[in-house]
Amino acid sequence: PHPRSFTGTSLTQNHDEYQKTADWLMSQTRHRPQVAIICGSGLGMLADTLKCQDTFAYADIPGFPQSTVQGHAGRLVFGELKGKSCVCMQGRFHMYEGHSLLKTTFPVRVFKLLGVETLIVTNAAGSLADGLKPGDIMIIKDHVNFPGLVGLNPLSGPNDDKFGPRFPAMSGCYDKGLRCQAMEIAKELGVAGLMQEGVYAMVGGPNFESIAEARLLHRLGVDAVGMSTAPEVVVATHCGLRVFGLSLITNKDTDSVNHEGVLEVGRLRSKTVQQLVTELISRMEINNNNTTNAV
Ligand SMILES: O=P(O)(O)O[C@@H]1C[C@H](O)[C@@H](CO)O1
Ligand SMILES: Nc1nc2[nH]cnc2c(=O)[nH]1
Repeated sequence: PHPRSFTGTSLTQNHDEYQKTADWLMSQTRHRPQVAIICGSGLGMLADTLKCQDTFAYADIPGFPQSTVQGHAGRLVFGELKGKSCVCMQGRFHMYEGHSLLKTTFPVRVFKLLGVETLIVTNAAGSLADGLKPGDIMIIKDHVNFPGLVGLNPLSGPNDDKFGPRFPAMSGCYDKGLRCQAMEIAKELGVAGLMQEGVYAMVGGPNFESIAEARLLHRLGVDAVGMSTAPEVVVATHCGLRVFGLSLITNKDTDSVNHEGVLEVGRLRSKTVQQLVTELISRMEINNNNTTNAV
């Protein structure tokens, strides 16, 4: 399809295509992940903490889209973190790259088929709130899915009942228990001063906001704005995954923002984000018994 036709095409994806990718991955790794992590811009180092890694380039995974954005390596990393089996996306897919929304969220349904129970999403975002400055970390308590509000939704098209209902609720889609646990961890790590909860809004990108757009979003109650995450969370919630989300604030409004600066703040805060996520995974309750299979 024409790369610009992503809004109107690919409204269906056969269930077998997700299953084929999941089956292929299960044939290539002995890990059976319980937790999946999607790394935002400049936050790919989260994968480095995984032990006993099995790594796959997206290009080698049947059915996987390709990453095209600098700072998104394009690798899927399986491994163990504090006794939990995890899979980490070093690089995500964005609507502005020309992927259909079904493609941007394809890995989430594959994770579900792998047995994942909890999805952790991270992103880089611009602050619109007075109290949030570059380097701060926002626990996402809710989102505004601007593309979704006008019908650009990965759940558009025939519903796949095997994954979830036609009309899923999105209230409470960012798990309250995990949000509280993360704040407790931040206190223990001595980084509570960097952290607060807020509302993330996804816009289409790839341009950053004009001054008037940033002002509008602020008035609408948005604390941080970015170009991803919401479709992944919609699809995850649809198929029953528990979700936790973090935004690393990389810039304030649109003040001289650029992608290099975004990646730079990611590097600066990588250690803190890594510690928070590692500790959260270490403490989280997991109901399923997915684990790494001894070979
Ligand atoms: O993947 P995320 O949402 O972290 O990426 C943000 C939004 C754009 O892709 C990019 C802009 O610098 O960072
Ligand atoms: N839309 C948007 N995405 C971002 N990603 C990092 N910073 C920003 C921002 O200011 N706006």
